[in-house]
Amino acid sequence: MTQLENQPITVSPMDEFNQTLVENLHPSHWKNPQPERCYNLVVIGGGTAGLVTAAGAGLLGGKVALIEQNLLGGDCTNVGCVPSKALIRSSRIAAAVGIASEYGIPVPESVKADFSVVMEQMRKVRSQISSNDSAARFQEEFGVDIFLGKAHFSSSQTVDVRGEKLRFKKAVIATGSHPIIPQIAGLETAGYLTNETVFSLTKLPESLAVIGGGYIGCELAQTFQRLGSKVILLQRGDQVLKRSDIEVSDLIQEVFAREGIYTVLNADIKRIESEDGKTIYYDVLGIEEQSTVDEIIVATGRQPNIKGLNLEAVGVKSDPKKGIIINDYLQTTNPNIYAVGDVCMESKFTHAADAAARIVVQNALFSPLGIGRKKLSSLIIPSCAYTDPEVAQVGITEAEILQKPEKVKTFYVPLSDIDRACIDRQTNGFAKVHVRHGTDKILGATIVSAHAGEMINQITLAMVGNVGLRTIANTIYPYPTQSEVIRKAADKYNFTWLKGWVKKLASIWLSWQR
Ligand SMILES: Cc1cc2nc3c(=O)[nH]c(=O)nc-3n(C[C@H](O)[C@H](O)[C@H](O)COP(=O)(O)OP(=O)(O)OC[C@H]3O[C@@H](n4cnc5c(N)ncnc54)[C@H](O)[C@@H]3O)c2cc1C
Ligand SMILES: NC(=O)c1ccc[n+]([C@@H]2O[C@H](COP(=O)([O-])OP(=O)(O)OC[C@H]3O[C@@H](n4cnc5c(N)ncnc54)[C@H](O)[C@@H]3O)[C@@H](O)[C@H]2O)c1
Repeated sequence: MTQLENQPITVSPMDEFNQTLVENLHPSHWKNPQPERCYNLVVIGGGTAGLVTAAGAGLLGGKVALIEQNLLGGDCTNVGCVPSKALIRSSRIAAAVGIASEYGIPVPESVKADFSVVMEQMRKVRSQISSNDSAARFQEEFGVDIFLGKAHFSSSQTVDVRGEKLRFKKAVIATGSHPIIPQIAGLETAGYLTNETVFSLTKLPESLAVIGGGYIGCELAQTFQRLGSKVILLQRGDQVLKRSDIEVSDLIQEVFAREGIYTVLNADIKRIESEDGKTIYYDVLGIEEQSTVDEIIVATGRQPNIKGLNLEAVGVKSDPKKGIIINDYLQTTNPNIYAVGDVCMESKFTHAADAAARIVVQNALFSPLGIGRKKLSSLIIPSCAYTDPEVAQVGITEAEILQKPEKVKTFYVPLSDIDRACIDRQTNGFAKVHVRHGTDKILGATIVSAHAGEMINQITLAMVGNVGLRTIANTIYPYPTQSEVIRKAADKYNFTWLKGWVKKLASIWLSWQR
């Protein structure tokens, strides 16, 4: 998110919900406090990473200052997870209504989403949630000094905000990321939306091009199609959700095609002309094609917010693409300055920022001489794309398995083997659980299912607690649940050793009984 210094913050449309949002997250009446003589921690950026760092350090009794230039809560609350998942919820209901007659509940075809109400409901939910991140709460509940304004380092012991110098023992950079805008001729003139503007729409675009088939692109493409737009998804590479294995990408693409989304892989966008609508000219493997739409969403990846922080002056090295360079303890090249969240981490997720922020509190404040420091690499970070079906993953990736296939054994169960998935008519998906060869140690999993984001937590918990697949096989799951797909994968593991010497011994024993 970007906002000019010294201008009142507004979030369009400025209805009662967005007014509450702004009053919680960047109150117009806010007076920055008188700075302490010296802070244990000065945190720059009040998104998830900064808020969790500041709250943790404040709760433990530290003198903490948190500086935010725009809305506290950062991308997640304002222009990321929260609004996107609120729209996804409405779009799933729209999709359910669309197939209701297959379940014996006929609904007139004229029933369609009311986009302005969908957006209003999203704004309402977002404003309610925003009280968790409010300036007042952080000041009162966690004892954090909240400074609103743009921060930069003025020396290796001080950060400047609105002319005030905040002196620190340790500082944390948690400034997040912003969308990359590709160099496409005519894009600026045509105009486009990003995650920073799309949630301010009040009118549904009749037709929409989404550029980029990653997390944001796939989630928004399906959402808008289900809410009534005609969507074309233009992805540069040869698969959507490119960090997933090809089987997953193909499955999602098939679902998109069934729902009417026109997905173009290997799209090389040449130029955009804006006369009657926005006409996108693109090549696919040498053949030129074109599509005219009302709106364009750009979702082509992220770039770190590092400009204007005066990093060079304090010895903090950064890379324009990767962001701030950190070691495994989240320390920058200046040992008194840490970084956390999207500005420095490959895993750009709210839960990753949250988990890493807890490490920063420990490492920056409670690890004298490095004793008791925690490592970023020790975290097991799951992920979930909230398409329908959802795509959740944890641990070892398919690409890593391909590098050493002999070391990994995979147990695969399609959802069509699971009674509850059949009953729900949600059989499009599967669970794949990977273990270390010859053992039941879980190395990772991929789950594609309507509820994959909820289901993957069982695997993550097992990995964190070092619980093997054999224990999962011994766990009773209520019947019928879709989570049984995980137990079935564990049963498959059990069959591998049951088939061997156990079966031989059992048959000898049983032959004696006859
Ligand atoms: C559309 C979308 C959907 C998403 N959905 C999910 C999801 O479902 N699940 C999930 O886990 N993740 C999701 N993410 C990712 C998630 O939002 C980010 O990983 C997370 O917000 C990162 O938190 P952060 O604190 O590192 O950065 P941010 O949230 O970007 O916060 C950084 C803050 O720093 C402030 N700042 C920057 N520079 C300065 C400065 N100089 N002075 C003062 N303040 C400054 C910014 O204004 C901002 O508020 C989504 C992202 C997007 C865009
Ligand atoms: N459910 C979630 O957890 C969730 C949801 C949304 C976003 N996020 C986070 O936000 C990050 C950013 O999301 P994102 O979707 O912008 O990035 P992304 O890296 O996931 O995907 C960007 C895609 O755009 C494509 N691309 C790049 N340039 C292009 C061009 N010129 N034409 C066509 N395609 C092009 C890339 O090949 C890539 O597949 C994600 O990596 C994720 O960490 C998470």
